[in-house]
Amino acid sequence: MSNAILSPSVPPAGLQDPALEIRGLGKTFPIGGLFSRQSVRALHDVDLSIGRGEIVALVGESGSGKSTLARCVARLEKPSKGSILLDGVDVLKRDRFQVSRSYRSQLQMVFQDPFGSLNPAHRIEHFLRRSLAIHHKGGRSEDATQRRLEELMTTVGLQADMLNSYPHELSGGQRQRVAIARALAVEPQVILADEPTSMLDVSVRIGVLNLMRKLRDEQGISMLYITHDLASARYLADRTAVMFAGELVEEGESLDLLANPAHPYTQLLVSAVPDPARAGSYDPIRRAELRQAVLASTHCPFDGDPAQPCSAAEPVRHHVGGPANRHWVRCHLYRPQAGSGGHALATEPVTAPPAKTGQPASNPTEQKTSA
Ligand SMILES: Nc1ncnc2c1ncn2[C@@H]1O[C@H](COP(=O)(O)OP(=O)(O)OP(=O)(O)O)[C@@H](O)[C@H]1O
Repeated sequence: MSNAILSPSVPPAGLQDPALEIRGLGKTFPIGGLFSRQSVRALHDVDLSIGRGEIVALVGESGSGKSTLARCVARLEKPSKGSILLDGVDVLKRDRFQVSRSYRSQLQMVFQDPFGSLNPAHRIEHFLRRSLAIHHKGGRSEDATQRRLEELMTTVGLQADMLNSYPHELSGGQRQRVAIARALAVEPQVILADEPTSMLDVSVRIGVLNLMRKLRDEQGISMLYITHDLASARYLADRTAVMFAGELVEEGESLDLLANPAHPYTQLLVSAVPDPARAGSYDPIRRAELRQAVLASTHCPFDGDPAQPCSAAEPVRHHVGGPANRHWVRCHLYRPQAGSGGHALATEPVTAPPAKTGQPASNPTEQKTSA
C-alpha cells in the first residue's frame, strides 16, 4: 500500500508550474468575546494548486470553510498560517502589510450576490470604467476606453447599450455578468468565483457557467469555482476538491472523483446529486441520517468509533486508482483494492450517527475532524 501514499508537498502531475498555489493554509477565528480563549478552526492545512487555464471546483456543504479559503486567497481575510503563491511569488511575504495593486489586478473575486455587489446609485458603465481606471491608471484615450467597455459587455454576452442601465434594471443573471465583466476589466490571471450562480434562477445558471468556461478557453484564465452544487462542478471544472470541516479530504479530476468518490463525505455529497442511473440505490432517508451525523458530530463521524476518533492521528493522502491518477483521498478508512485499480473503504461509512453534543462538525471549536 505504501506506493499509493502521496506526499502532500508534491503537486499532482501536470501542475509543476501552477498559476495559484495554496500551501498549508490555516485560519482560526477567535470567538466568544475579548477574554475568551475559544476559537473556530475554519481552515486547517489546506494545500491546493490551480494550473494555468484550469478550472478547479471547491465543493462542500455550508460551513465547511469554502468562503474562508476564497477570502484568505483574495486577501480579504488574514490567514493564520500557510502561504499563497501567485505565479510562484509568495504574496503573503511580498505584500505583508498591504495588498498590492498588482495582486488585485492578477486575482479577482466574483461574489455570490449579484444584487448586493453593485451599488444601485451607479450606472453599469461606472463599475467597468472604475476597474479599467484602476488597472490602466488613466492611460487610455476616451475612444479606446469606450471600445474596451463595449468589448467587455460583448464578452460577457450583454448588449453595449446596457452600459447606461442601473443595476435594478437588470436581471440577476445580467448583474452577475456585469460582475464578471468588472473582474475581467483588470485582465486577471485568476478568478475566484464564490457560488456565482447560487442566487440565480436555474434557467440562467447554465449561461453563467458557459461564460466562465468560455473565458477559460479563450483567455486562459484560471478559476477557483466554489460551489455546493456537484452537478455544476462536474459540468464546469477540470478538477474538484472536496472540503470537509476546514480540510481538503479528496481531490481529483471531476469526472473521476464524482464517479468514484473515495471519502465517505464525498460519497454523501454525491448521493444527493440526482442521477437516473442510480435511481434504485438513492435513499433520501439514509442520506438525511448521514447528513445529520456529519452536522452534529464533534469528531469525524465516518470512523464510527468515538473512542478512537480520526483526530488521534491525521490521515495521510492515498492515490485512488493508482499512482498515475490525479485522484487522492485522506481517510483512515480508505483501502486500495490490490490489482484492480479500484478502491474500497475498510468499513461501512458511518455506522453510528448519534449526535454527541449538538456542536456542528462544520463549526468545529478547535477540533480535528477529517476521516
Ligand atoms: N468572521 C468569522 N468569525 C467567526 N467564525 C467564522 C467567521 N467566518 C467564518 N466563520 C466560521 O468558519 C467556518 C467556515 O465558514 P465559511 O463561511 O468559510 O463556510 P462555507 O463553506 O463557505 O459556507 P457557506 O457555503 O454557507 O458560505 C464556519 O464554522 C463559520 O461559522
